[in-house]
Amino acid sequence: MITARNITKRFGSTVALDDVGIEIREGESHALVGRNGAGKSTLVSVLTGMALPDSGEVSFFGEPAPPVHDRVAWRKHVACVYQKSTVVPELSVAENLFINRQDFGSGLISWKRLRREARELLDLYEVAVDPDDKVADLTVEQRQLVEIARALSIGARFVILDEPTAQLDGPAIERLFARMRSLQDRGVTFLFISHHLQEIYEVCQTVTVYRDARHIVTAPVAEMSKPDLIEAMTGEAGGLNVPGGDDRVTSDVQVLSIDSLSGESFSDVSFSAARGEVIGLAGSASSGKHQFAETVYGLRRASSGSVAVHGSVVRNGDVPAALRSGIGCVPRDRHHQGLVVDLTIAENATMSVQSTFVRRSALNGAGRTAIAEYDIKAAGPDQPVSDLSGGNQQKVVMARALAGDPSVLVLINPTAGVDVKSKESLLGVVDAQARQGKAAIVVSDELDDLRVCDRVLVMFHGRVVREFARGWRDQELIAAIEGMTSQ
Ligand SMILES: Nc1ncnc2c1ncn2[C@@H]1O[C@H](COP(=O)(O)OP(=O)(O)OP(=O)(O)O)[C@@H](O)[C@H]1O
Repeated sequence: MITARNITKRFGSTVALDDVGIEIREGESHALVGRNGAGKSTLVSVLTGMALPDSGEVSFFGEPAPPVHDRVAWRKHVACVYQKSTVVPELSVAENLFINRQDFGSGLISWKRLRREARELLDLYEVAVDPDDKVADLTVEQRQLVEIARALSIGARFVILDEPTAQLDGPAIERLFARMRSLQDRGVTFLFISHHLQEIYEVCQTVTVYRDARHIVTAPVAEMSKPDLIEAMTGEAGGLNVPGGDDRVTSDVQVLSIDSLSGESFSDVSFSAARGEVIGLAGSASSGKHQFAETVYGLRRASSGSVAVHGSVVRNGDVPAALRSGIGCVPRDRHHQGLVVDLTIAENATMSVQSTFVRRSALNGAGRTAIAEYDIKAAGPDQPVSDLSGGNQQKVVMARALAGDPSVLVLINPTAGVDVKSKESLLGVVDAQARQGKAAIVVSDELDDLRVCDRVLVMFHGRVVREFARGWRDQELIAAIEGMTSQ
């Protein structure tokens, strides 16, 4: 259905794709995997006509792809649901579905017809939202479905999903996969990008691996074991070694005390964390865990209760005060809260301590240290963060969280978008920080992230309902996250 051959794409001195290809057969779900910076998103830009390769060609059913400026023709062939949504939040579902094609021939918008056609489209693809709903009020899952329905209604039968599960909770991921399978039965073809390798085995038939801008292998998923896949991605045999931290010693000295904290979507949460202790916080999208964590680092105001670091109460709803008290954070949304993308790696990585630097050379020195310490794939410390791949941007956010040597870390989805190997090193950083005496809260449903924790608290409907000591079984934790109380 889609063939790309001999594609090379450079950005200045960076070679993002080096003579690569891909062939995707009609009706399959084809996975594209590779480490951060391997060139996946660049290939997506080429396959969607958003970027012109320096050399090579793309064809659809053997016909050369349309010229880059002919957006209408490209949209009929291919659509992409990006991690960062492309819907307009202030418009309704119906307006978004027919954006730029709301003229049904008369030169005027017929709102009645727009709504009716939107209703039909939503029914056809079984998307349970109202055409009049404002998109800003939809969940991430609903927004993705609106984007998929929009793509299919334009005529595209090839849909690229770029890390679609990164912001979804477990049940929503299962629903997305069920929908992918049923659309596949109706002739839709998918290119699926994910750093969660398990998902590839669940939903794809073929997998292509890129490494350092090169094509390494394409094979049926059934013939590619997980260790082989990781070896193809990393170029090294030996699998993964996520630190368990079970030999870490925690002291009796309390660093963080949370006392009956209540706020939007959560209530009466109390716990404390000692020096060297890592506490996991799990729960579904509606559990209130994100709102709770954002309240701890001052982004949201608590309605009652308190947060104290080393016995001093932190001013409520005040991020700079939280920073001064020694709380470092990795926020939930790296695009909007984590980075200033036009600033450099060095500027972003040191943002929380920038007043410490007088000389540019010292700032760039700190940037170089961050690049080495967090394994950031970049040309140098003065490269703007906007040039980095998604996973490498996430590593810059982690560097910033730790720059001021905080006593407490609040890390929300710290390994989101990070490749398997880099995940190992980021979790290694969390473990090492704890060994140096910091206390950390890791908010995540990723079991690998939670394995580094000394204990895991599970929230459900705004309250902590279970606590698991080290050694929990995956199934019991997942059951608790989903609200099943059976032991
Ligand atoms: N606009 C740009 N300017 C300069 N360099 C770029 C630009 N876009 C991408 N790159 C570089 O090209 C390389 C490939 O990046 P790409 O975003 O395709 O990686 P990726 O495989 O999608 O990674 P991730 O898993 O982290 O999303 C990286 O080294 C990146 O820094």
